Amino acid sequence: MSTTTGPLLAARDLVKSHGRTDALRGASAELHAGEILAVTGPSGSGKSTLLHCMAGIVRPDGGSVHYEGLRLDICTEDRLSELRRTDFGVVFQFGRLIPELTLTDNVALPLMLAGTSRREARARAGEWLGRFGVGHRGDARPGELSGGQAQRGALARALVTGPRVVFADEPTGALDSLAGEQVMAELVSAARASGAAVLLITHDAQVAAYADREIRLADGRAAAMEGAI
Ligand SMILES: Nc1ncnc2c1ncn2[C@@H]1O[C@H](COP(=O)(O)OP(=O)(O)OP(=O)(O)O)[C@@H](O)[C@H]1O
Repeated sequence: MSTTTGPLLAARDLVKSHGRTDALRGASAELHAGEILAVTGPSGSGKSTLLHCMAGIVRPDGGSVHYEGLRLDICTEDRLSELRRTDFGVVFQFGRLIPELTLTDNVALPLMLAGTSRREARARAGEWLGRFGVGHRGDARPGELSGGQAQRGALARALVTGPRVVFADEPTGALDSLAGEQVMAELVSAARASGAAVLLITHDAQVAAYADREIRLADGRAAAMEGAI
C-alpha cells in the first residue's frame, strides 16, 4: 500500500483518562486509504480506547484526530453521527446486533437510517449476507444464530453502506480459531474488494498477520512501529 499521500485518518498524541485510569498517554496512529492496520498490545494497553477515539465514539482529553480535513475530536455530535452513518463501519467482539430484528433488518438498518427505502435496503442487505455465506439466515433473529453467523452478519452491517473505514474491535475474539480465521479472511477480502481501510484491534498474532502493518500499544502509547508484516 502506497503511503505517499497523507493518511486518511490520523490520531496524534492522544490522551484519555477513565476516572483515575490513564488509558491513553500520548498515543499516535495513522491509517491510510485502503490499508489494513492491526493494533496489538496487552490487555489494558488502550487499544479499544484508541479505536473509540479514532471512530469519534469517544472524545479524547488531549491530542487530535484528523479524518481527511476534519478534526473529529472537536467536531459536532451531528457531524460525527453523520460520518458514522456514511463513512465509518464498526464491528465489535460480540456482534451487537439488535436482538428484536431479523438478521436482514439488522443489516438493512444503517441504509434505512441514511435514507434508503426499506425494500431497497433489505435487497442490499440480502446481497451482503449472501456474500458472507449467511444469506439463508436472513429471517433468523440474532439469538438463533451461531457466533460465527452473527459475526458475519455484523460484518455485513458494517460494510453495507460502503464505508471508507471499518473499525473492528476484536472481531474474532468470541469465535473459535477456525471460525475466527474464516471471518477474518472474509473481512479482509470484502474490505479489499470495496477499498475500505480497516483499523483492526486484536491480541491474536494470527489475526494480526492479515494486516498490512501493525502498531503495538503498551501503557497507552505506541510501543513500536513495525513495517509490512
Ligand atoms: N469506561 C471505562 N471506565 C473505566 N476504565 C476504563 C473504561 N474503559 C477502559 N478503561 C480502562 O482503561 C484502560 C485501557 O482500556 P482499553 O479497553 O482501551 O484497553 P485494551 O487494550 O483494549 O484492553 P483489552 O485488550 O483487555 O480489551 C484499562 O486500564 C481499562 O481498565
